[in-house]
Amino acid sequence: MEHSMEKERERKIKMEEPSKKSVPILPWMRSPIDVSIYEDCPLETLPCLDSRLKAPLQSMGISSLFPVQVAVWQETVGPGSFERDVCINSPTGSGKTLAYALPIVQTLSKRAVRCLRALVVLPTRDLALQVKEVFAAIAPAAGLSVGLAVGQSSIADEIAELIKRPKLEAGICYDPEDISQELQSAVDILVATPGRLMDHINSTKGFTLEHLCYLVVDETDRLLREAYQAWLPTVLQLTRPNHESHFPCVNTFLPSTFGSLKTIRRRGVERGFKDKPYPRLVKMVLSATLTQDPSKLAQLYLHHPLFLTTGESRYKLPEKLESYKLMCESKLKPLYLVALLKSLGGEKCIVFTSSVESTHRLCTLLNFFDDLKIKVKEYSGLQRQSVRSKTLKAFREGEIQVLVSSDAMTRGMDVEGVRNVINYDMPPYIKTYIHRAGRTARAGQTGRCFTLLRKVEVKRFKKQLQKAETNSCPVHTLSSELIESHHPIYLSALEKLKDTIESEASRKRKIGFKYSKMGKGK
Ligand SMILES: Nc1ncnc2c1ncn2[C@@H]1O[C@H](COP(=O)(O)OP(=O)(O)OP(=O)(O)O)[C@@H](O)[C@H]1O
Repeated sequence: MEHSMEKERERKIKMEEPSKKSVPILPWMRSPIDVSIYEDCPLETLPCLDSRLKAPLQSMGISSLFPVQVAVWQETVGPGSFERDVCINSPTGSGKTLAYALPIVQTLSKRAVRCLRALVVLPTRDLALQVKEVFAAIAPAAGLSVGLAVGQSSIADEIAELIKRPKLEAGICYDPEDISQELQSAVDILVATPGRLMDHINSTKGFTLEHLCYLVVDETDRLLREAYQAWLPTVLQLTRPNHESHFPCVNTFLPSTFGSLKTIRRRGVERGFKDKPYPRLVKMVLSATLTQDPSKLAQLYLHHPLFLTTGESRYKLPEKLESYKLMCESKLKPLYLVALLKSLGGEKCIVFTSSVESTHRLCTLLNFFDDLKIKVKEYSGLQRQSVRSKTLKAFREGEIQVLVSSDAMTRGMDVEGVRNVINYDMPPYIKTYIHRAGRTARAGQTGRCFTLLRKVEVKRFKKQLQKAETNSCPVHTLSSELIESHHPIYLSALEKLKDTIESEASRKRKIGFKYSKMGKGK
């Protein structure tokens, strides 16, 4: 039974994942710029770099730019002059965030008046917070202000951060009904998640994308997979010249006092812009596993896109990543995991499971192993944002050594010092493997990824890794004494887990019952 299910799954995956040899359908994807021909470039020799940006970069520990950053710099600030939209497919941890953040900050540093000119969209709050930190580290040195729209604070607080009300001058009387006329953006750059972005587009007075020059779609394949209230067509519509907006309320609030500040998009005759709006909205799209699906990429309306990728293979793992497999019986998986964690001696580690439920169960179980002496916490989409943020902070600071996580939350997560990633459940796709494993071996560091495998999964896992041109995945063995030594605790931990899960379920039932009674009483 299990075997036939595996076969069915394998068949499905084959259908969903094109082989690594597949040639991209889109012509512009067939002649990419290979980022690996570039070398690190010290800040001192980086052409055109605004001298004000050197100090903040150095205090971030950056003394030279990584290859992908040099390549993007060439195509944006350098001779490429942002003439083409840029699509970047570069491994996890290769520095994609700074690859777009630095050119945007550098270019906007010459702006005369403040208005919202760059929008960066990310799929999750945690990622948006992380990216905002990068902008916030460099932008103020160039006199630029960065905002965040993720729904972390109340919408009123967010509006107060994003929209500035000019001080009333003595003797001038404003019509309070017409206050929208006086609203201005308080930020030059906005980092947002799609949902909150749409809230501001639809209802925040004074929020306008009229002056937008740069749109970054980070983790593109993830963002294009879900419509998120049609955020992309909406943004593109609102940044088109003389758009006839779907959103009358947005038109109503376009601040007429901006007059001279307006980014007037007109039909261009400049090179490459014939009959296209100019200045056009420059788009930068990025991922470690960029989609090659023409219908998905078509949604972005890219302008003469330039494809930057690393090497020939579509999927690439970080150079200093070591992959290992650990053979184990299904029933004893937790025991193998405990032995592995113990052998890693408290090094920072992320354990991936296949779902939020198994994340919760596994984390609860691990915490019953008193002799593990490692702080283990759960990190999943089931938790409240505040809980997740607290956990992430403690993990960053080293108070927690092991995070047990589901996939949804981990794309792009950048935590220093993660030495190991463990796939407790085998990743279903090579893309998943890449994003999970990519939490380690970042920024040229070394790292290890262990995958716990049942016999029946071995063949499929091998095929999966071949898609990333990786044949090297030796078996990692653990001493049987080490595994056996945890067996008695394992049995009692399983009992405790059963009790905990039952009492959690009955608590949930009671709460549900209480609410249904309250509903009836209304
Ligand atoms: N030029 C640089 N010098 C030193 N460290 C850098 C440099 N650029 C980026 N880093 C560091 O490398 C790490 C990875 O960067 P970043 O998060 O941008 O990677 P990424 O390519 O976006 O990865 P992912 O695909 O997983 O999102 C970060 O900790 C960042 O601070």
